[in-house]
Amino acid sequence: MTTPAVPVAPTGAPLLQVDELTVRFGGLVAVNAVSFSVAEGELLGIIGPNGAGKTTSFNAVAGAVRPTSGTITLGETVVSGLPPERVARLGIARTFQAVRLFRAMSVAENVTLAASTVCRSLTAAARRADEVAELLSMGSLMNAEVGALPLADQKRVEIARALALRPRLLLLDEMMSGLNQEETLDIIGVVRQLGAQGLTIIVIEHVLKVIMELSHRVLVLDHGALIAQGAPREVMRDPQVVAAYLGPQAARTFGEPS
Ligand SMILES: Nc1ncnc2c1ncn2[C@@H]1O[C@H](COP(=O)(O)OP(=O)(O)OP(=O)(O)O)[C@@H](O)[C@H]1O
Repeated sequence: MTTPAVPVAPTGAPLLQVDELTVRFGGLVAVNAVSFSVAEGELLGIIGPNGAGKTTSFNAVAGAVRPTSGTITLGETVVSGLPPERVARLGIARTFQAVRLFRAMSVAENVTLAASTVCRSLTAAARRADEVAELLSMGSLMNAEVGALPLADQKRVEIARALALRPRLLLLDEMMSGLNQEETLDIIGVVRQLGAQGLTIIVIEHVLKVIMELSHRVLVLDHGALIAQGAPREVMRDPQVVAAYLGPQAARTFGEPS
C-alpha cells in the first residue's frame, strides 16, 4: 500500500447529527451518550476495540436498533426510532460486516431487488441496477451467481446494493475483513471514488491503514464511549487511544507525521 495522504476534510453543513446516543441491551451499555456529526461529503472513520459499540452505533443510525435515548438527525429529519426501511428510504444505506446476499441469485437480481425498495417499478429498479453496475465498473459481473463469486466481488455487490438506494449517507461496516492486500486496495479504490463524487461515508474498520488512507476524520469508541475524535494522525497519537486500542507500535507507525 502507498503512504497515506492526508485527505482534506470538507467543512460543509452537517448531514448526520448524533446527539447523546445511548443503547442499552439489558444491563449492558453498548453505546454511552455518544455525540458526533458528519459533514456533507465527509468520509468519517470509526475505530475501537472489539465490543466498543461501533456496529451498535451503525445499527442505531440505520434504524436496526432502537436507541435507548438520544437523537439521530439526517439533514432536517429526526430518524432515531424509525424502522430500517424508512431510514433507508430517507437516505441512509449500509453494508454488513458479514455479507448478506442472496447467494443463489445473480448479481443483477440482488442489486435490482435492493433498488426496488426505492424505485416505483421493476423496470426502473433494473435501470438503477445498471447505473450502479456502471458506476462500480461491475457490468461483467451482473449475470454471475453471487455465491460463486470471490469474497472481494461479493463485497462489491454489497456496496452496489447499498448504492442502489441512492443514499445520502453510506455506512460501510468492516468491508476489508477477509480480504487480501490486493483486494483491500481494490475496495479502497471503490470507496475513494464514491467519496470523490461527494457521497458522505462512514467506515468502521479494524485495518488502520485503510482508515488512514480514507478518512478525513476519525472517531474512537471504547466501552461504548467516544474517547477521541479528530484528524487521523492526531488521533493515532492520542495517549488514551494508544492505551485503549492501538498499542505503542501502531501509534508509531500511524501517528508519525508524513
Ligand atoms: N443485540 C445485542 N444484544 C445484546 N448485546 C449486544 C447486542 N449487540 C451487541 N451487543 C453487545 O454490545 C457491545 C458492543 O457491541 P458492538 O458489536 O457494537 O461492538 P463493535 O465495536 O462493533 O465490536 P467488533 O469490532 O467486535 O465488531 C458488546 O458487548 C456486544 O456483545
